[in-house]
Amino acid sequence: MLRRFITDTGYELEPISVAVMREIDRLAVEETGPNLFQMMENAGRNLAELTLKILSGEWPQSRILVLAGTGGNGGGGLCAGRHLANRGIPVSYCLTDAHALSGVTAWQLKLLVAAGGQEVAPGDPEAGKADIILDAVIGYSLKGAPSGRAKELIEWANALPARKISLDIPSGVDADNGGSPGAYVRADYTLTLAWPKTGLTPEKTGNLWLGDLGIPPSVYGRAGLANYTSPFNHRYLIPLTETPQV
Ligand SMILES: NC(=O)C1=CN([C@@H]2O[C@H](COP(=O)(O)OP(=O)(O)OC[C@H]3O[C@@H](n4cnc5c(N)ncnc54)[C@H](OP(=O)(O)O)[C@@H]3O)[C@@H](O)[C@H]2O)[C@@H](O)CC1
Ligand SMILES: [K+]
Repeated sequence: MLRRFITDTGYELEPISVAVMREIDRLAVEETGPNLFQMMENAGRNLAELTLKILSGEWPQSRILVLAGTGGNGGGGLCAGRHLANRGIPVSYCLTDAHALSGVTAWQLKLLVAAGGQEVAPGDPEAGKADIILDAVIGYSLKGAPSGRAKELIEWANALPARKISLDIPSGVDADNGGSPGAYVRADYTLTLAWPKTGLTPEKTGNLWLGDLGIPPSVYGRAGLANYTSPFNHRYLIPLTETPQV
């Protein structure tokens, strides 16, 4: 069944597989740029902007909890947390493994700490009062049913009343087929990056948004996404809905 997404300006997007998304990321990181630091910063900045949009006038009184894995997804969540902490919003964070962060993700953590981010343990009652949870535990590199600390954070998030915003894909959901081998985050919103993936199903993503990573159009074509033109126009964040099935 051919699934398509449409923007609020009528631009239709056919979702891509994780393999094509990885190739887009690889070509950008290894050849054209943006490099991984820049891509993660763009991802996190878009996530911070979407969070502020969702909180609207409540943002100055809001509390944020960032749940971060050790990979690229985690880095984007920590980056968003820093942008929010920079504005004086109390931001707490919980990591799946503080000792196994990738270099770029560790750099984003350093920035969040410099901006006043507070580390909390899973289940921390104060952190549990957050108004928004940024779900950056696992992105498109999910390998089987979430286990260990990742599973613990997913289940903690699902038990909390806060609205959940998932980065790229709700943690625990397979970005190719939309399945969930085990626990997964019940997202209220998902900010997917660069281009929608085939595993994004509305019942799991909640309100879906697309964020611009600043990747040159030629890269999409080289990775197999023919006739790419930017869907963003004058914006960096655009809402996506699934086109009705004909
Ligand atoms: N790469 C790029 O160019 C760009 C990437 N970007 C972003 O990064 C994402 C891809 O990043 P990625 O490939 O680093 O992996 P990612 O999705 O963060 O997952 C790894 C983490 O998940 C964990 N984990 C996995 N399965 C698990 C399980 N079953 N049970 C438990 N844990 C499990 C795994 O733990 P580990 O296996 O290491 O113990 C590790 O912590 C992508 O979705 C996008 O958001 C963008 O910013 C643009 C540029
Ligand atoms: K995620």
